[in-house]
Amino acid sequence: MINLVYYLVTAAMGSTNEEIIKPHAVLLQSKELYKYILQTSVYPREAAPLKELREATATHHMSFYATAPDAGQLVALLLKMVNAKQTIEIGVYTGYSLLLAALTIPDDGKITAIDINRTTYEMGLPIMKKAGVEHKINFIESPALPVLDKLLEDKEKEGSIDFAFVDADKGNYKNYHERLMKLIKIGGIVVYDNTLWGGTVVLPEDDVPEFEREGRKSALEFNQKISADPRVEICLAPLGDGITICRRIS
Ligand SMILES: C[S@@+](CC[C@H](N)C(=O)[O-])C[C@H]1O[C@@H](n2cnc3c(N)ncnc32)[C@H](O)[C@@H]1O
Ligand SMILES: O=c1cc(-c2ccc(O)cc2)oc2c(O)c(O)ccc12
Repeated sequence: MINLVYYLVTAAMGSTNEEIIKPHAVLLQSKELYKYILQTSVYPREAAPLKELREATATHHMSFYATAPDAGQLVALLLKMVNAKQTIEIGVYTGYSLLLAALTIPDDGKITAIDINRTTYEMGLPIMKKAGVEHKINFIESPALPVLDKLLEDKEKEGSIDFAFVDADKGNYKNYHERLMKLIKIGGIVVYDNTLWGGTVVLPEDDVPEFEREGRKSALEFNQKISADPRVEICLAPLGDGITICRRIS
């Protein structure tokens, strides 16, 4: 609801896309500081197709879903640092993080992209086609868990994935993590989005609006689980809505 209110207010104010600061993307001291980061180091380096997709998504009623561009920039850096070729994307929406990965991995790289909603993926698809990266994308319209389980039926898939980005139903992050710990190779990276859930993880439950409580509970449980998991090295980076970077070490 807060996101719907934010959408209606910014739409009514006639804000341009670059002025919009999403509630879930403001964990910093001030909106000005966030704006400064976007304007000095993120937007000037954002690839043209990504900017086009971000702007095309801005008028959609769920535009707050799109991965924050500053978090996206770090994800692209990580993809490059591990030379990611085989990747998984859980939660596509219109495809900001998907296109980012598709633009970053090499031409013979592959992304298994999973979402229950093909319609929103198809909003971004013409931009992905125009960018010449569609051949790297295998979009699967399905809940993600059975797709991961199916991949794991093939023993050869174990340890075959270099990188995964998870940005779907928050209550399933723990289940995705268990599957991904088998699919990702040792040294590979998994990034989870929204792990600070708009900063609500540090608020007493009573101070959190009802509609934000489930997401907050999922984030709290997931953050504890991942912190205690010896199979990964982790970093919870306060970018966007909080992204947890995990490197599989065993
Ligand atoms: C926050 S959006 C993803 C945003 C995307 N990463 C981007 O950069 O635009 C979450 C997506 O997860 C999808 N989703 C929700 N539950 C899912 C599930 N069980 N399996 C796969 N996708 C799911 C929704 O349809 C939605 O498109
Ligand atoms: O406000 C949201 C909600 C979600 C969300 C909720 C339930 C699902 O099954 C999937 C996604 O995701 C969000 C998100 O990823 C984000 O960056 C901001 C807000 C929300």
